[in-house]
Amino acid sequence: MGLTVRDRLVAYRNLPKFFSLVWKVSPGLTLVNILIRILQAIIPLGLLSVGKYIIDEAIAITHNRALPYNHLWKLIAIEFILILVLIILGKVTSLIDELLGERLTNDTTNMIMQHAAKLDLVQFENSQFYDKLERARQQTSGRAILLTHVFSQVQDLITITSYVVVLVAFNPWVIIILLSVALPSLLGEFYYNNKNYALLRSQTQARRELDYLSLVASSDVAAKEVRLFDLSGFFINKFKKISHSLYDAKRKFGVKRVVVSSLISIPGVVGFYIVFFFIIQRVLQGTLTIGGLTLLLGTIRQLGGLMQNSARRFNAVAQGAIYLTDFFDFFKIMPSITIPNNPRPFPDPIVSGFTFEDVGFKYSNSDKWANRHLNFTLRPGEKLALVGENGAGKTTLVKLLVRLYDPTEGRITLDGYDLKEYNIEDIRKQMGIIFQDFIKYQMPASINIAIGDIAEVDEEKLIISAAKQSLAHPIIDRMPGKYQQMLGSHFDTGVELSGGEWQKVALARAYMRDSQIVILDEPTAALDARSEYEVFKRFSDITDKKTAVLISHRFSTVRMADRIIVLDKGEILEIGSHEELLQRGDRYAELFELQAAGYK
Ligand SMILES: Nc1ncnc2c1ncn2[C@@H]1O[C@H](COP(=O)(O)OP(=O)(O)OP(=O)(O)O)[C@@H](O)[C@H]1O
Repeated sequence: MGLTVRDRLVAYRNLPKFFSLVWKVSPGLTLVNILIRILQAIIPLGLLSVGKYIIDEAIAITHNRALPYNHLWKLIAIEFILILVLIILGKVTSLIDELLGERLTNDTTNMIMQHAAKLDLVQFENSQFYDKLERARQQTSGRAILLTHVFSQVQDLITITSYVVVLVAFNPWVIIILLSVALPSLLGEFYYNNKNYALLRSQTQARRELDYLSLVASSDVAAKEVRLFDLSGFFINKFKKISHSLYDAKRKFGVKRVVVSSLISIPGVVGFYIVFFFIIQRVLQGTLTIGGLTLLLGTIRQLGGLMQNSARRFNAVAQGAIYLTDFFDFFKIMPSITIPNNPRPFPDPIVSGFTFEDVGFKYSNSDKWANRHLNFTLRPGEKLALVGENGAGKTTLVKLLVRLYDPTEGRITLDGYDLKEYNIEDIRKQMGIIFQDFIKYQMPASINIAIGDIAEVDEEKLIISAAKQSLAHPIIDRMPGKYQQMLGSHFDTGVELSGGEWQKVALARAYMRDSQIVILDEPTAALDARSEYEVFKRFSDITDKKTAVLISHRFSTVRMADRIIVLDKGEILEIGSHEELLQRGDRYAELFELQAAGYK
């Protein structure tokens, strides 16, 4: 799909906003850039004019040897200075463009990070939102290039105007003829740039596939499987097939473009010679000097080049500006989970607990209820375990509890008041939570633990104590860099941990803050049986007074909980203590027996 004229104009409407963004990034650099560009825009006409006088003066001297040379030397000196200034200004503008571009990139990336942090998980699960975020993020370098394009375009338009003024002053017909003969070539430029853009856009998906193939074939992510399953030939062939078809499309388009644009440039050349003939006649009649001739010819030649460049850039600016729509739209997205104006103070201690009142939840991208008809109370100090098959809704329930989502129906109360009446930051401060898909930060061990309460990142004692509680301490203590040891394999000095070792490190995060509630969503799946037993033994000792929610598939762990909720297809099937549920002889008992039988 190409850009219509309308699309282009709409994209151009983003430019004032873009410009005010650039201005905010650095008023000083922007102003200097504009001033220098204006100078650079008018110097070329100055140079052509000085050239005219130099030639006229030199010819006058050849006709009359008695004339002094002073004037000629002065003109040559002026030209020398102008050229030097132009060269220096060109270098200064590249530097300013680069500096401003880098600051723009940094500031906009910062803005995106800050805004993204304010938004809810709900938004991240919406594919349109995600695409917008991705494009806004990926276009950072594009915005720096756009900056240079816009400034250069304005500069060239000023130069073009100065040339047009000179030609109109000589004879308005010159400009009328030149513009009409140049039109096919300019329109051709527009047309083919547009087509080129459409071609590139239509290849985006395929190019992404190429990136993906080269990633899986040559990165560490899939190295193990690629070798064991001997996949490299398969990936390389797939890569070749796609890349060849992209190359073919590009070659066909490129050849056609060269042929057609060569043909349509003929009228421009013819027009130039018509004008040339007209100007020469004036010289022969003696109404135009040789200097005047070179000024006019120089102006016309440069004008042609400038107009071609501007036409090309017009499209490039439109293409860059169209991505700004994604960028600005991204900042219009507002979080749906909001903080009330006068939030209730978080109870300390919690008195009656969290109550789910017929709570149901559907993910925005799904018609299925992930949780439905949840009715129960999580009492203060209680250890509650959630069990159920994959996809039963355990993690979703926990996400509702910490207000990563709001219920689609029903409500959750804390000490009798809707969770929405509390400050979301207070709620999260009171929760030590580790999810099954915790992040392995490619950072030092101490930071990996301090993630649980990043304000305490410099509190080494606290970090070590958290590590001791989660059994991570012996692992970290063995490493050469101890708590400053870089973890993961992305950086040179990094040490990779086993799955279970990572879990112990991540688990320490839950112990970093003195929260009233601790939530462990299958944080022990990669631990060996002894470690899991020890982790939970310690966990229940340490969290004696704390409220805890635990998700696990291991019944040896689950049975330690005060109460167990068995979830099935998002709904509560059973609720009770281990003994009660065993006595009922229903699903829990069945699953427990099944697992116990496996160990017999
Ligand atoms: N981000 C999401 N978008 C859409 N649907 C989701 C999303 N996350 C989970 N679901 C769906 O919601 C249902 C409940 O998922 P949930 O992750 O709560 O299950 P779970 O009991 O924790 O499973 P597991 O034991 O596999 O971790 C599943 O059917 C799942 O497909």
